[in-house]
Amino acid sequence: QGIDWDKQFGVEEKVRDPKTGEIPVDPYTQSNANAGASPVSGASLVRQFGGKSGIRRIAERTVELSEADPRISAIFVSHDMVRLKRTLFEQFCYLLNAGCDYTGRDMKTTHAQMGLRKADLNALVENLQQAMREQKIPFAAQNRFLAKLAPMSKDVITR
Ligand code: HEM
Repeated sequence: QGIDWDKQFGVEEKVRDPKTGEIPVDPYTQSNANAGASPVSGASLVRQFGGKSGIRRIAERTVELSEADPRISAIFVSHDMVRLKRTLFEQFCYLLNAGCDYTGRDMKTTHAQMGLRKADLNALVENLQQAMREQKIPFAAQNRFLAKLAPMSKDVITR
């Protein structure tokens, strides 16, 4: 009676920021180096991706497709999809040289505890490809972007 069990067990409730709708994360150093690669040069890819708004649609759609994808949906449960949509957009925008800074965490730390396998990555990449197809991104441009992301697989896959 009258015992605050959360307090007894040191459980801290994480409340979404009323402004951003995101769940706060532990402090880390923000840097574009966390994005995992350097941006492409030139403006041709940004143009082909439909600028920032096109890139945002692709990032958000990739997250939505993955949340609904029975192969990998369980991995996303209990993670903050509001934050992921924002940070994934920032990362894509930064890498495509569309004028964003990436403020998220680095790829290795972020995915370290998820136990991701190659099959999980393949599923995510397929969802990204579908998102890009839906936005009618030219195939060669899709592949240039995927080539930017590919080397990150070594930081993401842990088993
Ligand atoms: C090259 C491949 C990948 C890239 C570029 C990537 C990118 C990102 C980025 C930018 C974040 C946000 C980091 C932050 O919150 O500060 C993130 C988080 C996350 N990623 Fe990935 N990711 C990749 C692969 C995957 C795969 C294969 C899965 C699962 C199928 C996955 C699941 C997640 C989840 C659940 C989070 C949320 C983490 C959290 O809230 O703690 N990612 N990823």
